[in-house]
Amino acid sequence: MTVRTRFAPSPTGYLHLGGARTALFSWAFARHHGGAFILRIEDTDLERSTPEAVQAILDGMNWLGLQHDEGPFYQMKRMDRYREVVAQMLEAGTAYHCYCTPDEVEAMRERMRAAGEKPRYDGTWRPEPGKTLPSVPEGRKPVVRFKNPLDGDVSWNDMVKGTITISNRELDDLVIARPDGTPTYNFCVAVDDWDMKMTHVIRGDDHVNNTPRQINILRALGAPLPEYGHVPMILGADGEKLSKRHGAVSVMDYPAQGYLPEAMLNYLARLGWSHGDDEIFSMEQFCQWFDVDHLNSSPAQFNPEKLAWLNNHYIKLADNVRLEGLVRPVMEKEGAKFDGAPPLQQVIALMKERANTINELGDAAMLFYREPNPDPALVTQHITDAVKPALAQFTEACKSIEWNKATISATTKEVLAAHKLKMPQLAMPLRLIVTGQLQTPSIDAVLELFGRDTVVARLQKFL
Ligand SMILES: Nc1ncnc2c1ncn2[C@@H]1O[C@H](COP(=O)(O)OP(=O)(O)OP(=O)(O)O)[C@@H](O)[C@H]1O
Repeated sequence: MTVRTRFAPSPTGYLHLGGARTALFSWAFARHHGGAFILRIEDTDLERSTPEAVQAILDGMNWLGLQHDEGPFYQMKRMDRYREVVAQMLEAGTAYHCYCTPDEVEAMRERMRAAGEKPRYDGTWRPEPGKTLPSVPEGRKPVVRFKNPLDGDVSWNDMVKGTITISNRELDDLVIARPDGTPTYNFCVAVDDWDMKMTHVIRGDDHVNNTPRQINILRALGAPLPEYGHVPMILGADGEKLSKRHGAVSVMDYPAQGYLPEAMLNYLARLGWSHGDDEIFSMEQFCQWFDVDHLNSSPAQFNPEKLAWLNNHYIKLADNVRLEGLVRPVMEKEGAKFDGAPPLQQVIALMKERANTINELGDAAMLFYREPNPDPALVTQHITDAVKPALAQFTEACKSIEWNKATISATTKEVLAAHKLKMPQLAMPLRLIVTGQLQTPSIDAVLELFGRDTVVARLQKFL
């Protein structure tokens, strides 16, 4: 059997981290078993679905590299097929027309609530052997209801949660088609999973309640049942389930903030799944390791600090040519002047150690690409009369020394010794004058990168 899994979002908003993590598990399961991963867009909620949301989902999946092997299939394009299956079920007697109005259904539910019973459809139009049905009200369009078994249980061995059993008494005769013929959610999902030959349905555990309904429909259709695995939810920092309605952040906000896809994937993979103490691994490794046995059964909370830590790790690993491509647009927006300034890749090599995001890296690198404009208060504080002769001597020395980190460092030390100063007394003024700020990587490395001409010119201008 070839494993076939799917991700089936509704395009009612962007893809958020919760959905993306669930998609990742479904994708990895297929990859682990050499199977196929299918993307299905569940766009039947016409009021909330938009083409922009479809695009946002595709963009998110694409950025993460969660390539689908088949699809995207759109439910709205499968309406004829759903109608065909409804007709077959009516024919087979596994579904029936119900002419109750919504008000009548509500009234029957109200009666049951008042009698202390669970509110449900009372079966008025459910055909049974020997039962006489009411006469069809003139001009009224019926809904189609699924003839759910009355007795017994629906039970499945959930890949994540173990055996789950729901009594059929808990399940109503579900409406599968509305009066205008449009099919409803659980019915479409069951038909799709059947037609698309799903072997493993891996989805969020917000769907557990849908599963017994879908299983009953599949059984009525004589369709094979997939295995089901319901993975725990990702919760936001506030402990609420991440959801579009709850204002969760789009996956695509992360590249905009300067996160690398491999960092996000690694982070998401560990969100609710573990492989011993392994924290850092490639997707290739993840697909080899991934199994449902090591999924946590409780929800996982999104932790931005851990994501930032992983992003820093992958930035440090990333090739500087690639980083330049990502950083340059960020810096251009900030007005960086690249002409005559140090090569960006060398600056990146110096600065990436401490950057948690590409945007942070761009901000930090800006010190090489704008005119220094030190805060006058800091200048007064750090560049005292006692320091100025040392600065003058350092400037003179800079004109003739060999220009590299080692000689710059040695020269600094000589000047310090000659003027009986401590390192920060010279380094801070140098930072302020050359870069305009006090926080920089080691001063010798920074000066080396700026180049002799810029360093000497800035020092002379100041002095
Ligand atoms: N917070 C979450 N954590 C983990 N999985 C999630 C989360 N939210 C949704 N999913 C899963 O993502 C898949 C796609 O879900 P869907 O497109 O309906 O997103 P949604 O955020 O639940 O939508 P809505 O915001 O409208 O409730 C489903 O398998 C769903 O279970």
